[in-house]
Amino acid sequence: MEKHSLPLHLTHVHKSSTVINRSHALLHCIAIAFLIDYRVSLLFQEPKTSAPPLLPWFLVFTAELLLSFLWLLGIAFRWRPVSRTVFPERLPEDDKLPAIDVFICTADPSKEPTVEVMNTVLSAMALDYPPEKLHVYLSDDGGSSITLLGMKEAWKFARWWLPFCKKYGIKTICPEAFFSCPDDDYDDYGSAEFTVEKQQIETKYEIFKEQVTRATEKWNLEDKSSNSCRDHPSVVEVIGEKYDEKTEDQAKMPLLVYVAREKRSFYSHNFKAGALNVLLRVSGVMSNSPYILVLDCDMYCNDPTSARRTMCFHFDSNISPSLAFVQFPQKFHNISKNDIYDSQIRTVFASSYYGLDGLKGPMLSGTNFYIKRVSLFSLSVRKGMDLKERKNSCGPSNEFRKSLDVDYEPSIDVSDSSNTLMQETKLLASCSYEKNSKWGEKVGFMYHSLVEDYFTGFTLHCKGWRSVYLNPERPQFLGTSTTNLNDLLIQNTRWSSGLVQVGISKFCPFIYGPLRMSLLQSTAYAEFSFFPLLYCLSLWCFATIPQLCLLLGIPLYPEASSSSFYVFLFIFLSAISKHIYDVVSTGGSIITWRNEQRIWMIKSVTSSLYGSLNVIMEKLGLAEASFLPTNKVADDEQVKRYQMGLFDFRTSTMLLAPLVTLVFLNIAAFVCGVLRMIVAGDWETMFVQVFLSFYILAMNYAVVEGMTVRKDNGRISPSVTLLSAVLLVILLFLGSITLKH
Ligand SMILES: O=c1ccn([C@@H]2O[C@H](COP(=O)(O)OP(=O)(O)O[C@H]3O[C@H](CO)[C@@H](O)[C@H](O)[C@H]3O)[C@@H](O)[C@H]2O)c(=O)[nH]1
Ligand SMILES: [Mn+2]
Repeated sequence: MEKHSLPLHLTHVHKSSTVINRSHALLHCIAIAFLIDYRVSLLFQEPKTSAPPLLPWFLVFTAELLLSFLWLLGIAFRWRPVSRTVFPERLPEDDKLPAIDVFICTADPSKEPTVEVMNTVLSAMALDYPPEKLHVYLSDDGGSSITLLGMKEAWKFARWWLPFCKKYGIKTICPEAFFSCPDDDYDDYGSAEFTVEKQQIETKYEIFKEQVTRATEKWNLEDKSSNSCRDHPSVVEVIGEKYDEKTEDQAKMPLLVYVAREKRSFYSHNFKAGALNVLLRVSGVMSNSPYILVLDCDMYCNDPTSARRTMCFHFDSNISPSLAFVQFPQKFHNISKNDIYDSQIRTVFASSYYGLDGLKGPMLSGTNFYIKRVSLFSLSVRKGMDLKERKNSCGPSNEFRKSLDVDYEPSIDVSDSSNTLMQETKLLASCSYEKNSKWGEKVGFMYHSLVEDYFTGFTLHCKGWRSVYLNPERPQFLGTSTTNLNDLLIQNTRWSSGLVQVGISKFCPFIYGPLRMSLLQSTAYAEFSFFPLLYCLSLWCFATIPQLCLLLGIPLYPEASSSSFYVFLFIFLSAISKHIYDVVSTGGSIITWRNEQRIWMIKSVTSSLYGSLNVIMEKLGLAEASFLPTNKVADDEQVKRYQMGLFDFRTSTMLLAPLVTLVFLNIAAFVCGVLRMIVAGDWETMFVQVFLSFYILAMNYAVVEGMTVRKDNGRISPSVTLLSAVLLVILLFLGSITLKH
């Protein structure tokens, strides 16, 4: 059969999940209707004395409505899951493949070790793609000499590493990963030649690492404290030998470029989105590839084939014209078996994204995606490229504006840094370049939110672009995730802020979405932008109101023998069993389910709270958004605890105290409730409230343990426990004066 008559990719609809999900949604909806009926009729019930006081009734009902609402929005993720298979071997010959620019961002060498960043760079250079069509750009927001030096050393090592990977068809193209688990899948290479060569390369790798480490030590002593990261001119440097000197071997290396955009303390830099936009411009005049792979510096390529896999979609004329990006999942190399903090964000990548792919494609998730350059410039799929508009909005560089023409060929001589075009790149990387332009607003990656990925993807989908989710069995990219409570909560606070920023702005997916995309797709976006705020409000209510009422002797739920009780029982069991089903059917266990429930509760009452508060403060002009990069330097003790499945509670009091206070309250309510049941012999009136406390405590037993039996230094410190006890007294006092009436 002819090569091009075979499909390049196939889509599989998950039929059984679709049926199960939709039937469950129907049942659950009916149960929620019964619940609403029960709550509303309480209000009109005679005699009035048997109804609960108004305030707790209102709060608990609101919490129930919010949770149900979020659950309703979440149906979008389960409506029509699909997955995809690709056949890269059916692609046309190499000379027909389009060029790719790779963008890698780094920000701070003290949090993002240079050796790790260089491993990401090296793995990207080693992708299985014609090297003359591959251009790797590193954006260094730290503007640090150590990163530049690292690049130069990495280039030298790449001259050995790339031919080696190619010769033996190495799959683990990230050197650190390759050398740390050598027997991976290389039994074919038992040959003496391979072993010898591998040894040689390993020695070279060790030398490379040592050079960088030694330079880092020096840098730590000398330059680290300087203010240069916030105040320096732009630097654009092509790494490697001059092109005219290249030998046969060097000709086979991809272009490697170091970019540190200009930084001045009085300019806002728009964090990662700002860095990506600089790379868009600089690469525009240097290589101007039609496709771009974006990588975080903590996310290396774990397989050489992702680029060719992606091209299976871009070569399909049915899907290609409206396809903006192909998203791969974020997977991590440092996840333990137990993953107590759900560091892998399992649900999103193992389930939700398949559902979104059945609508118009997954959201953008910051890294591991191949995006079409024009999608970041054109107004919409339908309108096509509106050249005039783009020219007005792209800033002062003529050369860059020319680069937006379809037939533009970058004529830059990258070997000559005095060249005027190289000077142009410095202008393109300057901090005043975007003044009076539409960068970050209409052009490039969007600024409006701290989750620039989510928001950029949202605007693309609004313009009619679609995306595709590709999750091959072998992870194509592997990253470093946050594996301790402190980093996790800080990261989640940032994400919550970013999402809420979108939710409560003019881009609110409920308002901005439905006119521009399908209802299901906008509800999916809405679920994301509202879950931090709504989970925070509802879980705070569920963790305090029934418990305070229990202590005050106010029943909030139907008696365990009444028929309405079964409505609550059904909703509880239905929600939990569906979650268990989802977890188990995607390869998780009951422990995974427990971990997910627990971390959901913990995040909702802490980081979601602070993230949402940040946005409100920002709106009031009391705070400023900031992007604290996560810490990628592993602390041995923390790693050990994470591996053992033991919580490490060394985080700020601000994050911990609310959590501990809530656990205290639930202990008090549970003990008091059980005593009341025994003494009064009445097991029915308060059953739901006692059970709720029990469930919360059972799920969060790790916190109870951290407060009481643990003696190691990862426990909850007595000072936090003491402060929480004081907060508990205040909470009890407030409850007793407000809830009774
Ligand atoms: O001012 C900045 C801040 C960060 N970064 C880079 O952005 C990337 C992501 O930062 P990281 O600290 O790793 O944050 P994470 O929370 O792990 O990142 C997730 O969340 C971000 C949005 O908050 C997305 O951009 C990322 O792709 C996504 O992986 C890293 O390469 C950083 O070097 C910059 O280039 N400039
Ligand atoms: Mn990261």
